[in-house]
Amino acid sequence: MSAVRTAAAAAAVANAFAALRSHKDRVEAQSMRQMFAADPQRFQRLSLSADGMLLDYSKNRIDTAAVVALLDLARAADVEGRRAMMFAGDKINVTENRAVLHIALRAQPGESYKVDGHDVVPDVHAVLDAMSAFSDKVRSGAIAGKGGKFTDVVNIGIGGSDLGPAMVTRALSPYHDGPRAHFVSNVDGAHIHDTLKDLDPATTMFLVASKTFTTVETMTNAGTARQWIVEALGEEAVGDHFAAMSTALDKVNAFGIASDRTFGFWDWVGGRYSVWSAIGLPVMLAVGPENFRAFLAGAHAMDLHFRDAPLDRNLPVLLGMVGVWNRNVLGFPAKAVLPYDQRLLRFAAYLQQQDMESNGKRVMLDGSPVTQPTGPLVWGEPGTNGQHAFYQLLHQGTDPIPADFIVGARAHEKDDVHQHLLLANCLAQTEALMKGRTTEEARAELIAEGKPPTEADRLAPHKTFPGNRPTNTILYQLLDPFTLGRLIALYEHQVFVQGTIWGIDSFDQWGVELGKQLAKELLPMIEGKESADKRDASTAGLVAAIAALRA
Ligand SMILES: O=P(O)(O)OC[C@H]1O[C@](O)(CO)[C@@H](O)[C@@H]1O
Repeated sequence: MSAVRTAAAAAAVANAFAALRSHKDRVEAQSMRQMFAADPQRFQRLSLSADGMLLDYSKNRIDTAAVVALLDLARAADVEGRRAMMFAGDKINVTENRAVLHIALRAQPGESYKVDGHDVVPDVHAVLDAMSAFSDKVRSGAIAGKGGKFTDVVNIGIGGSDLGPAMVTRALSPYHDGPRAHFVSNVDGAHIHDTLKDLDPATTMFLVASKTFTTVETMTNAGTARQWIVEALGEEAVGDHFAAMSTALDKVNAFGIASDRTFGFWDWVGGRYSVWSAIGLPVMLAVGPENFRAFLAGAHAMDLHFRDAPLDRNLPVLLGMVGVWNRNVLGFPAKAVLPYDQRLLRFAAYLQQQDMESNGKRVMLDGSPVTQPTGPLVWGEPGTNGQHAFYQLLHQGTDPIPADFIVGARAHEKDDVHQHLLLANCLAQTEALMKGRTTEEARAELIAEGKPPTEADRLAPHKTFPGNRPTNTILYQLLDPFTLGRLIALYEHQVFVQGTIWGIDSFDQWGVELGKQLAKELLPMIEGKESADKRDASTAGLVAAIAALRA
């Protein structure tokens, strides 16, 4: 089967899109408020629970007939066939000629995933076992620094080599009983300097995380860290105080990190899909191998659900297709991700790379321009903080922004006061976004508060909420390692589903290259070693202004 769409397949997708669009006017003729009033079974019809994770998509401008048309589109775009290709290790990342097998990273012993005929699962488990042994020794102090047991671990990486482990480590803080974890990503020297300021080199371990081991931010920060160790403890301490995670083992070796401190992975793991690989080592050091394996098991459970559940009972498929409806039929260009969980503070940042680096594409697999708008702008912040910042725009701004609300029924903390309030706020927001408040209702409330009718008339438009604003709610019991694994894998697969509908390569990232190339050219100009005269007038003017300000 070819990864690239044939003319017949493209026509089938175009027809399915046309059929889908025919539902728009009917659906839009009613508000969600009216739809809920007309159908007491709406929640049952438009929500889905699988293994304790509930997706409520009933608060979308959608109905069952539109969902059927969405699933027809999923079939026309061959989501099932492409899913099978991914699971079979086919090279569906066509521009890099690579398989896409992050699912193999969470495979259980005895399962088999093949790349070019080679079963990669034993390789995955060999690295996982080596990571576990290393983590156990670091956590117990059997592997120690010059000053004894490691108290702090600093992960140096960027993009997928930072966002995943940083987000997961924070999300799993109730399970954190290992050394303190720090994450340095930005090439801005402030990041590493502020991080190292309070650390003791004698008890600090650095993990250099880079798939390619060439990324300039990471290599620069690793060099600074190396110098910090050498200055404090001498050159011979480097071996004890560094470990690395990479696919480029030769480059790690050249940096001076021994092979028994190097944890490898493979080119079929995309950077933004790598938290399950050796890149997850800082997570494992923090929460221990057992919890890390529970995290993998959660993702694996979602993989099996995605692979086996029929499309209409499939969480990633439904989440993805509702997103397609909002993006391509209703035309919303953005999507907010709003976890009602403070420990998911970095979840939106993580998803930004996950979704936007994957589906921020403008050509299809064969290089022709896309026929539909692709990935939305993804952004967000935990509730309830966001409520006191940008929700004003969500409720009364001119552009509706679909949002995913994510919440656990239970908290790790014993005190229910906070969790009850958190849950009430989460539900209140989705209800308010759906129902809104009419001008008549606003006016009646003002009168009931004792405002004179003229004052009520004046204020009512400001207190009117249009409502009819789409949200999904994702509900689970508790954010434990298993559930977090499921949640992340849910989003990975929804990105896959949408990328399949749009016919794009969700697994390359050429869009980040041009800036990298130009930065390399501009560096000698910033350093004053080359003239910037040949650049465009703005860039040349800025280089000159920087030089003047630095003089
Ligand atoms: O792990 P590496 O090779 O240092 O790359 C870091 C990040 O850079 C990118 O290639 C984008 O610049 C991401 O896809 C990747 O996660």
